[in-house]
Amino acid sequence: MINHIYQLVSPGVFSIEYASTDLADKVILRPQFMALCHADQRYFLGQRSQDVLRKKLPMALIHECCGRVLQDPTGTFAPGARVVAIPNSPQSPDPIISENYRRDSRFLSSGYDGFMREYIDLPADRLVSCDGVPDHIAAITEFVSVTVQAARRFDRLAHARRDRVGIWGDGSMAFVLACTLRSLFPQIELHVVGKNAHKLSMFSFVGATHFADDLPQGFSVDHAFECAGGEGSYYAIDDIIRTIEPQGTVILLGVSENKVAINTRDVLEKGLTLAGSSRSGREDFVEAIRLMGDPAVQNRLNRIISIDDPVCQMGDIERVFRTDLNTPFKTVFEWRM
Ligand SMILES: NC(=O)C1=CN([C@@H]2O[C@H](COP(=O)(O)OP(=O)(O)OC[C@H]3O[C@@H](n4cnc5c(N)ncnc54)[C@H](OP(=O)(O)O)[C@@H]3O)[C@@H](O)[C@H]2O)C=CC1
Ligand SMILES: O=C(CO)[C@H](O)[C@H](O)COP(=O)(O)O
Ligand SMILES: [Zn+2]
Repeated sequence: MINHIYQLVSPGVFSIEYASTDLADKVILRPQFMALCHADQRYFLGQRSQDVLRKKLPMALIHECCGRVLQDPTGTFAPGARVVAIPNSPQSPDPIISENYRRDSRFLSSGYDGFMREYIDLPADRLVSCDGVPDHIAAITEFVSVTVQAARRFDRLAHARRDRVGIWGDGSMAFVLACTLRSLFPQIELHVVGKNAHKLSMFSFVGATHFADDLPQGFSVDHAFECAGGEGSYYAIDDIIRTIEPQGTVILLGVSENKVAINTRDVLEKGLTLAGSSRSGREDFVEAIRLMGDPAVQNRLNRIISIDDPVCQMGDIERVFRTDLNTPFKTVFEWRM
């Protein structure tokens, strides 16, 4: 079968690659709704290093998507089944290391073609049913699964005093993480620390919100999550180290192109645990879909989703990327290519 793959060839420039897709033992999926991630924008805008761009492009972007099954030779899914696609693809089993941290795992849209294609071919275990979750919300399942993975890391690493937990950042990641923590740990008092009044006003379901440059006197948290990313990571991590209680755990989620200086003296003195959390695996997707089945969670996620016009022709691809630059949270669009 000849497939159309819509690749970024250089920053801002897309072109079609015609590739033969093997129908043998893979599920064939028609992508329907997609969502943009900052990682896609960094390629589109040429914000990765020249070396990385040279190695990874041309490449189809997008790793957040849902669609319908066209055919499944394994019999796992019926034709027409609604599913979300897992971009992480482990190449070998490992009883210790999670699939999203394995050296040999491939991530579709970082070195391998992402989901901007006419058809997606994946092994059946890389798809999860999204029945019960509307399409435009199912489109961001990968993003939700990243926060489930972070919550899992937190639960494994953080000591049992979990009265107050801080989330640094007021963007999509912070918002979705707050939703996930609210569902999984309803007893925890969540404190969101951000920079933008409008964005912070969206977090109506957390314990309290604060401006990063105006934290209350004596403010402290037992544990913290960093969801600022970019240049904001440095300031967020520094604030966290200053305000967290001794032996707290810090889960780092923000991606930064540059190395970030860390006040290790205070990390040592307080006995802090710093843990990275990146991407997600099948079990995170399954849990994400379970959480997203809750109407209260759907209502919250709806608040941060902007639906752009469908993508029907090449020029529309660039349009959604440009629209997303002016969208405060998540941009979702229907894929009709
Ligand atoms: N670990 C993983 O697997 C994944 C990581 N990410 C990464 O997570 C990060 C956040 O993503 P997303 O929410 O979509 O990005 P956004 O840029 O939308 O959100 C970040 C927000 O944090 C605010 N901010 C900046 N500095 C600080 C600070 N010092 N304290 C508090 N808030 C601050 C920003 O404000 P302002 O814009 O005004 O500066 C912005 O509103 C990105 O780096 C992204 O690449 C995304 C997906 C998966
Ligand atoms: O968005 C992500 C996962 O949802 C990660 O940030 C993404 O995997 C980073 O990958 P890269 O920077 O190599 O493209
Ligand atoms: Zn992403």
